[in-house]
Amino acid sequence: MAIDCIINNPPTMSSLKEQQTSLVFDALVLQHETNMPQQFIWPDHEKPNSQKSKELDVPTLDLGGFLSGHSGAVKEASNLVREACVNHGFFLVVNHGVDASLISDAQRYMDLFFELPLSKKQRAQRKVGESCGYASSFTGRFSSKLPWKETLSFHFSAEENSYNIVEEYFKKTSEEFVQLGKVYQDYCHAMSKLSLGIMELLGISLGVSRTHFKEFFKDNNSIMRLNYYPPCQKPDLTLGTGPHCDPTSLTILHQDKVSGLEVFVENEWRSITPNSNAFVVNIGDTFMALSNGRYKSCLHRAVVNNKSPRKSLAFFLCPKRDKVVSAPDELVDENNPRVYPDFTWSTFLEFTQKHYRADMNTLQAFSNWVQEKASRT
Ligand SMILES: C=C1C[C@]23C[C@H]1CC[C@H]2[C@]1(C)CCC[C@@](C)(C(=O)O)[C@H]1[C@@H]3C(=O)O
Ligand SMILES: O=C(O)CCC(=O)C(=O)O
Ligand SMILES: [Fe+2]
Repeated sequence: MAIDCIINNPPTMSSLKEQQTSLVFDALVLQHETNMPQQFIWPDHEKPNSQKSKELDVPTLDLGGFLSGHSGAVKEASNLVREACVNHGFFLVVNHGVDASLISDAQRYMDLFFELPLSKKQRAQRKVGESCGYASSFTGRFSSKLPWKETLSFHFSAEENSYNIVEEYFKKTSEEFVQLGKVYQDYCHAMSKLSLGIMELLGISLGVSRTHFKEFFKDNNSIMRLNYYPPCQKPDLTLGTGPHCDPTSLTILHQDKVSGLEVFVENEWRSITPNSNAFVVNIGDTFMALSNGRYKSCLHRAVVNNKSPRKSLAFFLCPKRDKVVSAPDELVDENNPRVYPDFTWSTFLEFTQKHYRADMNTLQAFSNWVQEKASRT
């Protein structure tokens, strides 16, 4: 897999500047374009195959059953997540307790924001090296393999939980969007609460205490990402989100009615069918490190289509910035030595934003980078 590693060939300011001026991804225009700009065309070995991917039968966790505390339900839930996380790191969560109208508002309000004129969206423009704000296909950040999507990302702090953090990204766009900030603040609060319930179960399934990971993430400083994939006239030439493993700890994703999420399992791309009553949950690199490599952070991507826009709400659970990520001692012994160096999420996040384009090798590349830096000091 080619690695857009800015370390080796750091872009000169003029090339970045040039990119920022020469190519702007205006979805309202490009979605009708049959002549695909070269930068959006992915290499043959990464292009989506034209025939529809086979569906993946994803284990489904009934979270309400687990939270009821009934011992049979707890054991069943623990076995289900352990098997899923050892295999491909993906499972569905139903009976999750998140208000259905909050989810539909969060989905619906994405249209309100992304259907704005580009000039308005760019008032919340994400700056190179930062992980929040509006981005249209990351022109100015990447020079090739541009994703066919627009994104709006913002930080959520479980400790502060004051919605003006989220609101600032919307208020920049327009005063009328203050209400959107409230909806996404409430949505992130619900995701944070759901994450902690899942962390209890992951702790049990790994044989550490029920509270270990829940405590570690209770003051999480997470990332909320709104993904908007416009229709594409040549969907087999590009990707909405390229093949990657999430560098974060846990991802809680809500697909709308349009399919597109695919996971690389047993050497083939398998699709996850949208289910509006379920969240798709996957282990990220940081939790793979916390599990000392027992649970897998797996390769996945998003494909686009030529008929309708696709939206996904992705909540990326992240520990507070400077907490040390280190597997608990219960998961380390002579047969299971520590697999990864200790690190902080803030260092790993900066690595993905400034030095390395997250892909299938992100955690290994980061570990090498950390060890190489340590050997120089
Ligand atoms: C920490 C993060 C970086 C990305 C957003 C979160 C978790 C997933 C990462 C990402 C989606 C992986 C694929 C490449 C990426 C550039 C993207 O397509 O958005 C990644 C995100 C990012 O760097 O903004
Ligand atoms: O949009 C999707 O279904 C997947 C997006 C994704 O993997 C991500 O944003 O990390
Ligand atoms: Fe992802």
